[in-house]
This record gives sequence, C-alpha cells and structure tokens, in this order.
Amino acid sequence: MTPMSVRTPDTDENTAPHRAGFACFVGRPNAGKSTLTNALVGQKVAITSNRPQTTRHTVRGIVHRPDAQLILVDTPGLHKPRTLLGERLNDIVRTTWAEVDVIGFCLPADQKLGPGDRFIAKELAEIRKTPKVAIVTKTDLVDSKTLAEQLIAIDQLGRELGIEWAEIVPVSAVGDKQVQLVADLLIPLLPESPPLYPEGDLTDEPEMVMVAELIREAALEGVRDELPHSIAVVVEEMLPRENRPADRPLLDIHANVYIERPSQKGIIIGPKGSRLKEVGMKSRKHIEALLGTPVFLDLHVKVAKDWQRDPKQLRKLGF
Ligand SMILES: Nc1nc2c(ncn2[C@@H]2O[C@H](COP(=O)(O)OP(=O)(O)OP(=O)(O)O)[C@@H](O)[C@H]2O)c(=O)[nH]1
Repeated sequence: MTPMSVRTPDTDENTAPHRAGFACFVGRPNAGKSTLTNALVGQKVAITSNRPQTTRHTVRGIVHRPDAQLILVDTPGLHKPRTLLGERLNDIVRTTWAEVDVIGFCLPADQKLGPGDRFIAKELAEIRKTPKVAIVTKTDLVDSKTLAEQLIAIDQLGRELGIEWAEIVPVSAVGDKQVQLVADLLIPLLPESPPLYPEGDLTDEPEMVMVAELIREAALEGVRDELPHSIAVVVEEMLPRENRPADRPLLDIHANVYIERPSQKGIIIGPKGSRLKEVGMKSRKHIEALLGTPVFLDLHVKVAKDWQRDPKQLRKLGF
C-alpha cells in the first residue's frame, strides 16, 4: 500500500496573518440584521422581532475562527427621525459606521429597493474609508430571477452613488444558505490583529442589558402597532438569593417595564395581570438559558411620561 502523505501543505491557511476587527450590519428596519448576526454567531445574542426598530443597543456577537475574530456590532435601523429618540439612534448608527472596519449593508431580497434603502445608501456613500459589503438577505423568499434582478439593482445603486461594493453577497439566515460565506467575505476586510476577545466570548454586552432586551422582546410580542416604541425595560438589580443550597442557586432579577402613558398600562398588564405574567414566564425562560441559572423575575410596569421625547428620561433609560 502506498503510504499517504501526512505533511500539511504550505497553503495560505498556514501563512495567512490573523485578522480581527469590527463589522456592523446596517439596513432599514426589518432587513434581517439581527437574524444574520445570530446565525453567524450561532447563539441568540441580538434581539429579533417582526416589528421594526427593535434593536436599540449595540450588541456585539463574536465569530471565532482559528485565523480570525469577527466582532459584529448590531446597530438600530437608520430611519427618518421623528422624535429625539430617533435622532439619538441615528447618531449612534453614524458613529458606529465611522468606527468599524467593514459595513455590511443588508437589503432584503423580497423587497424592491426603495426610498428607505436609498436614504441609507446616500449616508453610506459619505463614509468613504470603511469598506462596504452589500448583503442581500432573506433569499429563501424569492426565486432566482428576482434575486438576480436585486443583485443588478444593488450594483447600479452603488454606481449611481459612488459606492464601490467590496462584495455583493446573497444570504438566507433562516434557510441557512451562505451564512458562513458572509463571514468568509468580511474577514479579509479586517485588519491584521491578534484576537481582541478571549476565545469563547460571544458578546460583551453587559448581562443586565441583554436581560432587559429579552424582557422587552417578550413584552413586544403580540401588542398593537403603536406600542412597541413606547416600551423600554431597565433591569434595576440582579442578585443571587441568599441562603440557598449551593446546588440550587436562584438569581433574583428586578426589572421595570416603562411605558409612556397610563392608558398603555392595561395593554401591557392584561386582564387580571395575565399578559404581564406571560411576559414574565416567557422572558424568564430565555434569561435562564442565557445565564445558565434559575431565575426569579420580578417585573413592574411604570409610566415614564413621554420618555421618547425627554432627554432626562432617555439618559435614565440608557440612551
Ligand atoms: N424568510 C426569512 N426571514 C428572515 C430572514 N432573516 C430575517 N428574517 C425575518 O425578518 C424579520 C426581521 O428580522 P430582524 O433580524 O429582526 O431584522 P433587523 O434588521 O435586525 O430589524 P431591526 O432590529 O428592526 O432593525 C424577522 O421576522 C425575521 O424572522 C431570512 O433569511 N429569511
């Protein structure tokens, strides 16, 4: 029998320098940014919902590879600001764009390019230095002809606005198509650098903020159209319950759900508190999975009058 060679060939893989850096996904609300972040990181870190503008905090998910570390910064969707909160969110987005190493512009395959996409693309064109990758999301929702047309439209949009796409890549995060390819294309655009985070870290978002987001996600489910933007959640305290046996720990979490007007209280709490109870049960399950410990969750609903328009309230709520 001929012996098989076991020598590792001297490929690029062995000689390629380690890369590490930051990428952010931008795109209009509901473009699929959070879902793609989760698919890339392989664990639920960003918050998804079928309601627009649910991602308020910059959540980082980290893709670890032997040769690279891709740190994903998930920003809120850029949109026409109507309130002070809207303006703050847009500022956060622009600052993030200028700081990251690469921007992934997410455009859903199932919707023709519209004024919302153009608005963002124009802003993107202003950020000259950062390389931009166009990512066509939700490809599972369209046939190949529609996808091809979308790819051409994006290419044309780039030409028109003077954006040179580093890549244009179609992906389906839900259908698990080409998710790894997105990482493969983003990584070469990162600077040479040793790893920036310890291996195994998935996010550096403070736990309390992630817990608050999980509660907010549960509170958003099934509420009527105008309410989502009126909800903010602040975790006041997270403390291990005292005098518990070592093998049966319990974490006490106290959180406030803020709404804008007293009239919204009923919607959140539900008949005889049934809705709030459900929100508590649902989010507790996710929190326990996230933190790996049993949790006692204490939720209170509070009115912070017109918090979206009040700078003092916004600061208190973490914006
Ligand atoms: N069919 C399909 N649906 C997707 C895909 N990716 C995202 N979605 C859905 O699109 C909706 C919006 O996705 P998100 O990931 O929350 O979008 P986002 O861009 O983060 O939204 P904001 O946080 O509002 O900016 C959700 O209902 C997702 O389930 C995909 O690849 N295929």
